[in-house]
Amino acid sequence: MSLTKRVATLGPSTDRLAEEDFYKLLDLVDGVRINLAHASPGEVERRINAVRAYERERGRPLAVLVDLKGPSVRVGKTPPVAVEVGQHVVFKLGDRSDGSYIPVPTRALFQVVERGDTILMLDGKLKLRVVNAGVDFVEAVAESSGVVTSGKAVVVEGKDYDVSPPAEDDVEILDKISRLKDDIDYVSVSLAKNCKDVDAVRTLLNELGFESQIVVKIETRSAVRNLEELVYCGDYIVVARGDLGLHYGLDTLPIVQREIIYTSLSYGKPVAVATQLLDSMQNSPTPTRAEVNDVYTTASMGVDSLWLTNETANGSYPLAAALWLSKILEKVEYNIVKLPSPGDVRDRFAKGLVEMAHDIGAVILVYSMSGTLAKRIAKFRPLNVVHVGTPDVKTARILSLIWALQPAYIPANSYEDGLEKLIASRGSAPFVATYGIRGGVHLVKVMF
Ligand SMILES: Nc1ncnc2c1ncn2[C@@H]1O[C@H](COP(=O)(O)OP(=O)(O)O)[C@@H](O)[C@H]1O
Ligand SMILES: C=C(OP(=O)(O)O)C(=O)O
Ligand SMILES: [K+]
Ligand SMILES: [Mg+2]
Repeated sequence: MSLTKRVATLGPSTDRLAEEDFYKLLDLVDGVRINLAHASPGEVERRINAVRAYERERGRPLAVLVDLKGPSVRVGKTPPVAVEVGQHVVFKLGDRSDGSYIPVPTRALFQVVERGDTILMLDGKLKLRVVNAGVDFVEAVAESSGVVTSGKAVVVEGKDYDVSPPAEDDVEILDKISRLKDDIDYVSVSLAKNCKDVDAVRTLLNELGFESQIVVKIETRSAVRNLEELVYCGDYIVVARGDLGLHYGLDTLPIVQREIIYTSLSYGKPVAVATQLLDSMQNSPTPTRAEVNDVYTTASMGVDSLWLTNETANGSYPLAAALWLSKILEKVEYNIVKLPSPGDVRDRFAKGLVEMAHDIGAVILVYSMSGTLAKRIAKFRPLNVVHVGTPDVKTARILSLIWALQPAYIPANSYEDGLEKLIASRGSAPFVATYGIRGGVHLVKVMF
């Protein structure tokens, strides 16, 4: 059982799996991601229902994370536009085109782009140099090739658009899926620059009645500049390597990735790494040596979770990708170089518990109503599985994406009762068991 948690982005490829294979894929993850940039409300509902049906059958909580499109600039409606090296390409302000030019419905692109800029698309595979730019058009020359389809993101290298989340599309789709809010455990904010952006999304979610955790994707230069602030205001941090790799040169990406991981670990904030983990598996049943090593090395730093994106959303081998991620994680030797310093007495209790369990080679059992104590324990990076009993299934789902925590839904009418049930269900010695502080007393049961 890996301490590092696994997330698969759902999409057309997972939709095509027979139920048996879809369940095999879900057996290999701790949560699923639905990218609202590529899903209709109907698809969101169907995918969530399928995951909840799996949960009922397997009796195993899974986190559901929806990923906001964000204020990205995207191609409007167009037939696929095949772009060859050296080709002159025209972008025009507009909702749709016949394929003779690339339509972009939002002014934000034309406001920032200048002659000499580089436009990046398809996660950087398509690169175009701007030779002329106007208020509602851009002329560029392709320096690489690719096929541009509707909805693909358009990025100007090194520049952030002057727009902030929540985008109009975000408000619209969140409103349309708000009846599913109780089944949405995490909402990830794309292209946030600062905590003002995050708070704006939080306010919108509150207005719509969502109680979801907020995931902050670090994917722009502004976000990296405001990293500490964002680590503070987000419930979970993600190194979003897709867009990050467009806003920073790829040679800078490993440095930025480590800065985000170390800052999150130091503040005890859950952190994930997403995108291109096993990217070649979009078209291959096995990963490259470099990808296996990237997954191993990144996991060894102690991130809470790793996210498969295109590999499972629209790759040809979604199940194989999930299998390989698990196979690699099973073997990881952790080398965690950053840990938070304990804050208040509850932190010191949690830290002490982790150290004692480690010293006596015991498993930790925690009964945690809200999951707060369980998260406190996880941030000190126990190197053994932590079994968490909780009477709230939503807490169980949220904890599924946190380091080392194995949540179980255990209804109980008191902390004492809950802890006894957890011990009865898991109690192979040695273990340290606690429900934290009650009436001023921190109770720990140690069983050899
Ligand atoms: N058809 C799809 N269904 C679900 N998710 C998708 C689909 N296509 C791409 N994605 C997801 O969206 C992300 C990249 O797409 P996006 O952010 O829209 O940028 P772009 O598609 O322009 O590269 C990846 O995380 C990928 O997993
Ligand atoms: C996860 C990311 O965001 P998206 O794939 O939605 O662009 C990313 O950019 O890596
Ligand atoms: K997105
Ligand atoms: Mg992104």
